[in-house]
Amino acid sequence: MGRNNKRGGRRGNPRRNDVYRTDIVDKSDMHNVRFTTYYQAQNIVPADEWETFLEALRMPLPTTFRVAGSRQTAKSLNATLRDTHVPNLSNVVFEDQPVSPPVQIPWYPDGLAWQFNVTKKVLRKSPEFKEFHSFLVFETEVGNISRQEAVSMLPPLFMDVEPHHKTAQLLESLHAQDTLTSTSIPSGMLIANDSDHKRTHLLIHQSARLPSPALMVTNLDASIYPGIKIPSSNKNKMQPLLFDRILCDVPCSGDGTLRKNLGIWKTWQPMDGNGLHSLQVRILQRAMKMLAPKGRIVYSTCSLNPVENEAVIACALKSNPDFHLVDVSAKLPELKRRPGLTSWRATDKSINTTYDTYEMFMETCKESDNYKAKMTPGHWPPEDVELLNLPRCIRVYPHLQDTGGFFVAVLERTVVDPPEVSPTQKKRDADEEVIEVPDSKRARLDAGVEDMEVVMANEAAADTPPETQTIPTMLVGPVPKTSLPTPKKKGEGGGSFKENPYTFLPADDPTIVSCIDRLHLTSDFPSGNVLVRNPEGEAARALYITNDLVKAVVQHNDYNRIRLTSAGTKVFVKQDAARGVDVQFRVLGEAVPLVLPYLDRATIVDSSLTVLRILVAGHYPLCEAFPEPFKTIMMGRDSGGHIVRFPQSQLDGAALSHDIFLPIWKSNVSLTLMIDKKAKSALSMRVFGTDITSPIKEKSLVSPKVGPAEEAEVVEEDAEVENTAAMADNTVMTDA
Ligand SMILES: C[S@@+](CC[C@H](N)C(=O)[O-])C[C@H]1O[C@@H](n2cnc3c(N)ncnc32)[C@H](O)[C@@H]1O
Repeated sequence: MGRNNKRGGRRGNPRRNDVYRTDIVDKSDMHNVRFTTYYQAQNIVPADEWETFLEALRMPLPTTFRVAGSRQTAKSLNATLRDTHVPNLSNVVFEDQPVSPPVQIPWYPDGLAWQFNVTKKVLRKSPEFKEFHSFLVFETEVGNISRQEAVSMLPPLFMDVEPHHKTAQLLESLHAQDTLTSTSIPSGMLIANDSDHKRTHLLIHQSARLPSPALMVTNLDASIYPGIKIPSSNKNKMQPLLFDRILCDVPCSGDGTLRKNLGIWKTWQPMDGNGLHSLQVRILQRAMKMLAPKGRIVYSTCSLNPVENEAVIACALKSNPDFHLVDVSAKLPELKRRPGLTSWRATDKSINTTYDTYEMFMETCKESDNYKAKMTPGHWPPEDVELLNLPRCIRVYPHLQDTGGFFVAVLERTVVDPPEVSPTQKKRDADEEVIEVPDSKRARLDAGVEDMEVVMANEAAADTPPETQTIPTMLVGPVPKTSLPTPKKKGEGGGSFKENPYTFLPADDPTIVSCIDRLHLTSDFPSGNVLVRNPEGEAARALYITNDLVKAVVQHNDYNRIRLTSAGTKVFVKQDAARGVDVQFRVLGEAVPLVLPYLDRATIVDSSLTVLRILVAGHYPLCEAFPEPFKTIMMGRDSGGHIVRFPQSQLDGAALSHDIFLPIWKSNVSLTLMIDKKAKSALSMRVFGTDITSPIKEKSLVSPKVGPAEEAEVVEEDAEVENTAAMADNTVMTDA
């Protein structure tokens, strides 16, 4: 985050930031006396390492990325990287200098994270790296690769959400899709929160690459995150939703990102962190209140400053003595790290680092010092600091493994044997826990929802009796004081909130029934979990799907109060078709894996690499142009949406490493591959080794007469969000 609370550092005027671009800034400008005086006094690294640490901070950061997406795609893409791209890049010599190929980041599970360190010139001019760069760009655009700072990949790994893998990383771990048989709708739920409205929309845009019925996005001040209620197993009663995992990736000063945010060299001063300490403590304390009994909190910053790190942990532990720091020294053994600090000294702009205590500091402060109010006793170590196990926190420094600076702490509630409680007290406690809902106000519940209990932590799953339903619930983001949010500034988790309502359609709504019929969905398709988002609550253009838990949250909480920006994922979109063809809904390209387990297998059309080549190369190839038997099968099919299977195969240098399923649209005489242009190009590069798609004016793609009119909407929406993304990318490399 940076001063503007974005990881990756300060935002500010882009032209001003240009002054600090690594390729223009001279190393001699990478100095800040306040920074060096402050951090040397904190002894964050041993004295004999100081220069090495400082020198590493002045080096450009390697490019790092993570192979993302569902497990099978990730595995096969990683194999392509390792077996094709790395060998191609292994003997590259540029301007008489050898250039190293990408290498796997040693501590990342399954070798799915990579780094390389080449200049922009090499990327642009070396033919091998140029090709590799195109591959990265395409795969990033479709979401199979996530460009992310290495240290930013750490927090989810300490969440212990299986199988492994910030928001996208966690979402991936909730899903176990890919095959026709596995469930595509996890029962758990992930809520991603950010007080910045634009950031929530960026997040929604990015998560469209891994569409999930289990994802909700809220736009709240995490330090006052409101209670969310869900139905309890006791009919007519509600219970507070508690989370099994909470990631507090809090706003921080971001000085761990100095290697890429060179402006910090010029502006750094201790009040950057001092001013955020109290908010960070409140966010962590609120998370502690919302954690399920066997839950786990991961607190992280990209700051080196103990005031934003150990001091926050110490304050939160002191106010919540039922929590402790977890010893995670055995986790990610290849990650080089240093223990959390047990002594530090807070100071102000004076950089006088001799204030041993808050009291000493206040004594020397002038009445007029307006920053005085920002300092609290909690900025300094508590007297009993030794009891808090702060060395269990993790500090990552740039010189250890060529990364940014980072801080992670893992917290859990200490499990104590419950004291004997009398039946009368038990009843009183239970009555205090649940919120009575009068029958008149209670929406109709699904049977499944009524039986639901939020019980688990993945790690604790082993202790969970097999018959107990385990529903992982996670809250990601900087998370709540005890009072409800008081509206604050517009766009900062307060003020006006204008989102369309969330209306669940009855399972027998004619549009849903028609989707089920036309798309040949099986009877177990969760048709009761389909919602629409427009003021009229009608099935107008897009249908979204949620899982039971997300549905329960949406139905039992005022979406305005929890500032709900997104729930579930778009699954069907209206397709205005050619003359003579009924208007109907089709499966959104990204949602195919989600729908796949509910498709009548017999209706999936089998095809081949030759068919794929024709579909990828042309816009509306005629049915006639396809080889048999595909041609005859498709000519016999109704106009509308169909799902085609392209089996694992090789042909004339083209290769599909595993079966893929894609949506096509049949008009009167032609077929169209219903994935967007970027996804088509990425697919083409992956399968045919080159982009064989034809250039097209977006306009013709969206003609209401000939085909995918819905794409018009999607293309426009995407263009808008992409502008936001591009804007944000100047300052943030996000993985959310
Ligand atoms: C380090 S960034 C989180 C990055 C995110 N986890 C990701 O991977 O992209 C911190 C975020 O906190 C948000 N933020 C700042 N103050 C907040 C608050 N009081 N409540 C919630 N979010 C806040 C900022 O908008 C920023 O996006």
